[in-house]
Amino acid sequence: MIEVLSPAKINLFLHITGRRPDGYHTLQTVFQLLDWGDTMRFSPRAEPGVVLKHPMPGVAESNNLILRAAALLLESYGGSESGAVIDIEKRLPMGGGLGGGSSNAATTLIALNTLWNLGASVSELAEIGLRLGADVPVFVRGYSAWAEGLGEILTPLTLPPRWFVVAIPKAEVQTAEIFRHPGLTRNTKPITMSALFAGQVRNDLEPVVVEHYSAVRNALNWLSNSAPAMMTGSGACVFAGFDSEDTARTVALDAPQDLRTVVVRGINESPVLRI
Ligand SMILES: C[C@](O)(CO)[C@H](O)COP(=O)(O)OP(=O)(O)OC[C@H]1O[C@@H](n2ccc(N)nc2=O)[C@H](O)[C@@H]1O
Ligand SMILES: Nc1ncnc2c1ncn2[C@@H]1O[C@H](COP(=O)(O)OP(=O)(O)OP(=O)(O)O)[C@@H](O)[C@H]1O
Repeated sequence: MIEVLSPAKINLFLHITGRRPDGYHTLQTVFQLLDWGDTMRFSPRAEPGVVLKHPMPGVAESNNLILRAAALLLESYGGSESGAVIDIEKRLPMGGGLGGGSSNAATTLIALNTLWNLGASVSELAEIGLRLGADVPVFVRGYSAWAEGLGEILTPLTLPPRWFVVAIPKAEVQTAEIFRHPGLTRNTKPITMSALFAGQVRNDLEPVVVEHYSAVRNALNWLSNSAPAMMTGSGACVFAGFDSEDTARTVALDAPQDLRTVVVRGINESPVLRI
């Protein structure tokens, strides 16, 4: 049995630099992995086929990125006799911009590759991952990273130790809806990695989400009182970074009653690298 934490990410900034003819957007971002995620367990199964031990509320099996990842892996590398049972303790909110579904897909690709001894390389798994979603490759490679393209051109980064307050507004934002919004900024001038820490950065998706989701707006207003706060991915979660755990916890304690928060640590390497 393989048991591993399928981690969350936050986007420390996110610039949209263009739109491709196929409608997808090119971006620049920094993915910061977190020591917070879903626990996943992979066990061999005597019969062929991959099954989830428990249904996942709100996600149809045909849509579930875990099963879709397993099916793509089998299609490309597997034998018809491969079988597995997958169990997941879901902690990451859906539609939160934390990449939970993408992380689960990546963890599945890596764990089943090992469980079934398929011998696919990390690059091959990242390529399969990109077919499932733009956020999957970073979780397959398993390093906090500077990213370009759709998020699949990755340069690992060693980020300074930091604690984050992540606030989870009661809203589920559809990524596609935000990317298709006419008011979205799509022409941010590309920056260089060396200019990153000196320059002004932001999340280009944030203004569109803030305009339509008051829960996200309120969360940002609250957290901005304590530290520079930003939305992650296409929302709904927002975060702020702190040098000390104590400061982060003090800020989180002050959250409005209807706003859930977690205090989590940034990590440079994903637990999936230890599979
Ligand atoms: C916002 C981010 O989370 C930042 O890390 C990602 O760019 C989104 O990654 P994701 O959730 O894996 O998104 P996907 O499942 O690949 O895409 C969902 C939808 O968002 C739009 N989309 C997504 C990524 C991208 N670079 N350009 C887009 O226009 C497309 O309409 C796509 O159909
Ligand atoms: N295993 C899964 N876990 C979570 N969501 C899943 C899963 N499989 C499919 N989904 C679908 O994917 C959608 C997005 O979920 P996810 O948790 O990845 O959101 P997100 O954090 O906004 O992602 P991103 O940061 O990549 O935009 C969900 O609304 C759900 O319908």
